[in-house]
Formats: sequence, C-alpha cells, structure tokens
Amino acid sequence: MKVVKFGGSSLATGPQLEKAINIVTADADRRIMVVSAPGKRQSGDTKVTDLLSKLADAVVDGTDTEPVTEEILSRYVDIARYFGVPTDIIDRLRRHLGDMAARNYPTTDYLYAAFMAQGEFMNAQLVAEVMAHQDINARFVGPRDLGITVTGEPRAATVTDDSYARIAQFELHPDEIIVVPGFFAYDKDGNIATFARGGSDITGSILARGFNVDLYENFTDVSSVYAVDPHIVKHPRAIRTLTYREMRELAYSGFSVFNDEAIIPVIQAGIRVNVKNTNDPEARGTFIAPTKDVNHHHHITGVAANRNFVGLYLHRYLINTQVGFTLHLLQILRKYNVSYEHMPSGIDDLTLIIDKGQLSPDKKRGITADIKAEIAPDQLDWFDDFAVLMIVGEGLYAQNDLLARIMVSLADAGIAPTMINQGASRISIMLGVPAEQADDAVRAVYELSCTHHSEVTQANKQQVSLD
Ligand SMILES: Nc1ncnc2c1ncn2[C@@H]1O[C@H](COP(=O)(O)OP(=O)(O)O)[C@@H](O)[C@H]1O
Ligand SMILES: N[C@@H](CC(=O)OP(=O)(O)O)C(=O)O
Repeated sequence: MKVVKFGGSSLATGPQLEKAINIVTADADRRIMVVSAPGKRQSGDTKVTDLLSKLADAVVDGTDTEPVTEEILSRYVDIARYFGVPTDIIDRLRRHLGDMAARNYPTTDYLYAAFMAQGEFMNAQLVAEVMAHQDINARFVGPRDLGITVTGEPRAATVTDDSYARIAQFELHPDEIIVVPGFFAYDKDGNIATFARGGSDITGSILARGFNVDLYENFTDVSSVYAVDPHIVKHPRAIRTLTYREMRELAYSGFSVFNDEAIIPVIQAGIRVNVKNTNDPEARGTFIAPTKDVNHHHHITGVAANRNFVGLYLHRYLINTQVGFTLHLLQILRKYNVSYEHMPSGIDDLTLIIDKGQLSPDKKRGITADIKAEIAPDQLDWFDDFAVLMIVGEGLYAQNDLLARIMVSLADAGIAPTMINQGASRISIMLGVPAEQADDAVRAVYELSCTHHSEVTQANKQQVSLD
C-alpha cells in the first residue's frame, strides 16, 4: 500500500487535479490520497491558504469578508465546473466558511489555524466528490476519523504519539481510496490546529507511518530534488537518492520541496519517500531512504541557505567560568516562549541564532531588557541580516580539504563567512553569511560541488577498477 500526497501546485486547477486522479487510479496500491489546498496557478498567483489567512484578517478586523470569501470559492468553482460536478457543493462550502466566522476561538492564533485549515478541508471534500462523480470508489476521511490528534502551538502543532495506533486501527474498505485533507488535525479540546506551513507533507508522513505503508509518494511540480534550489541555479544537478538526515538538514535550510518536520515519522518507521512530478509521473524522481549507495557518500549532496534567522550576540568577559550563564540566558528565552536554533560560542562571547518567526518586536524588547537587567553583558547586539549556509552530504567530514576549498570559493566570490560550525552534525557544514550574499554563496559552493562531484565520481570509478 502507498500514501500519495499531492501539493498545492498539483491541485491548483481542474486539469492539474485530473492528472493527480489519473496517477492515483493508475496504481491499485495508491489507497491513501492526501491533498493540500489549491496552490498557485502561475507565478504571482496567491495560494488558497494565503487567501484564507486574509479572510481571517478580515474576521479579526471586523471588515467585509465577502470579496475574499468569493475569491476563495471561485478557485473551487473553477475546479468543480471543469469536472461537471454540480456546484451545490460550493454552496455548502460557502455556508461552512460563514459558520466558521461565527464561531468562538480560544485565541486569535486558533482562529487563524481554523481558517487556514479550510483550504485542505474543502479541497478534500471536493476531490472526493469529483472522484465519486467519475465512479471511482473514493471517500473523504478527515483527521478526526483517523484518530490523528495534535498538541503544541495552534499554527505549528505536533502529532501526538498515540495517534499512530489509532490510525493503524482505521478500517479501509477493500479497493477504496480515501481522500484525506493534509495540514491540520484537532487537539485534545477539539480545536483545529495546523502544522507549520507546507505541513500537508507532515500529514502524508504521519499516515505513512500509521498505516505502515510500503512507500510514501510525494507529488509536486519538479521531477527531482535538486542539489540546489532551482530558483538560484538554472537546471541544477538532480539528486537520485537522499538519506533521511540529508533531507532533514536541507529541508530545514531552504529546500521547500519537502517539509523538514515531515521526515520524522517516516524515519521512525523506516519508510522510503519518493518525490515525484505530477506533470511527469513516469520520471523516477528522488528517493529519500535510510541509507544510500556507498559510491555517493563523499559528494556534496546539496547546498541551501536559510534567511529566516536573527542573531543575538553577547560579549562578557569570563563567560567560560560562570556556572549557569547559559542556563540563565535560556530561562529568559523560555519566559518569552522562544527556542533557539544554534548557539556558537567563544570564551567571552556567545551568539544565539533564533528563528525570526518567533520574535515579535515586543518580545525582542522584553528579551533585551531582561538580559541587560539580569546578565549585564558588556555588549549586546541583534543582527538581522544573517543567513545560514548549509552544505550537506553523508561522509563530508571525511574530506580533509573540503572546508578549505569552500572558503576559497567563497573568498573568490567576495564572501567572508561570519560563523563556521562544523562537527556537531557529521553530515553538514554550517556557515553564517550576510543575507544579501546568501544566493551568491549558494552558487559558489554549488559550482565547487560540481567539480568535487566529478572528481569523486572519477575516484570511485578508479577504486572500483582497482577492486
Ligand atoms: N532543492 C530543490 N529541489 C527541488 N525543488 C526545490 C528545491 N528547493 C526549492 N524547491 C522548490 O520547491 C517547489 C516545490 O515545493 P512546493 O512549492 O511546496 O510544492 P507543492 O505545491 O507540491 O507542495 C519547486 O517548485 C521548487 O521551486
Ligand atoms: N496549504 C498549506 C499546506 C501545504 O502543505 O501546502 P503545499 O503542499 O502546497 O506546500 C500551505 O500552503 O502551507
């Protein structure tokens, strides 16, 4: 059995959905279909999830909700019309959105989560109806029916561990396909919470583990995961196989093609993921697996840059001798419900690298004031123009001269890294670079990786012939 997830780009229009349905019905093992909300039809278009966020803004601000509601519904009308499905489903969805606005939510964040989840909820309803209209044995099944529960932040929820046993109990009727909305589930109080953005990948992964499937196929709009974001380098090298931990590091650092948290449930169950293209379903795509062919171990697999960080630099003499200094600092962060991503340090210096999304101006002011009052650093600076460059590959640590070559490539491109972190993760090298040079840095390291790739391939061939 397979889980098949389709991203928003694969479901943006009637013709795209038609391709997705053909893919599902072409293989009898494809029994669990996870759908995102309709995405961008072309560049510059707006995803339904972002329109729903606007609708939530209007509800919160008490402004007119009708224009954006109609814009959202028009996306579903177009798809329904393409398949000749009676449009009474749209009236149902309109009433549903109206009901949502009339409900009470524990906090504004829960309200946003509930609205943004509707893109997937409504799409799964429509897709199931379109498939039934085509005499395909398909039905809508929601996260509640499957027993998926979540905990944590309403817009960055995590699945509870007991969900998996409930999913395993779910009874799939013989030969039927279930259509499941991605991206959201309910918490123990029955409130809707979403995963982080791009989180339909996570739903697919949770179901892959819960049903213990043979393969999780993740359909998108590219034929491979590439060694670098194709927006930065044209026609980059395709990656045939990625290990779980390579994908996790690259997804975390900017490979938006697969959500970084989505890798966790499949790792726990040892299930392979196949990233494939809805527009070219015969192409092999990229496999994400526990291990890969040893011949590929010494390559730079991929390079990414993440600009979603801010740095907090602290200087105070004798930090190294002060017992509990870092504990105190982290207690201040905890008070503001902020976690940190990385913490490079020196004898008298420490930098905290924090996800931008976690810091409102108020929190930043509060953290600054508390640190000054309680820790009294000699120097405290925030810097926003910071990007983390991640160079990833299994076995990179065994390449003695690689860091030197990377530094030379960056220097040739006029880039001076402000931070180096190698060793904590044995499969990646992390460099801090100025945000405005992040793309240039990715290009420089990618070019080096192409030379490196062919050298290693050559060496492997020689090794094989010597063996
Ligand atoms: N290294 C990469 N390899 C492939 N695609 C990438 C990479 N980095 C970023 N992307 C982008 O990810 C996009 C697919 O992800 P996403 O837009 O989330 O798709 P979906 O709508 O299927 O969920 C691609 O169109 C591509 O622009
Ligand atoms: N629709 C949600 C969830 C998602 O996973 O979407 P996509 O598969 O289009 O990245 C979002 O935009 O975040």
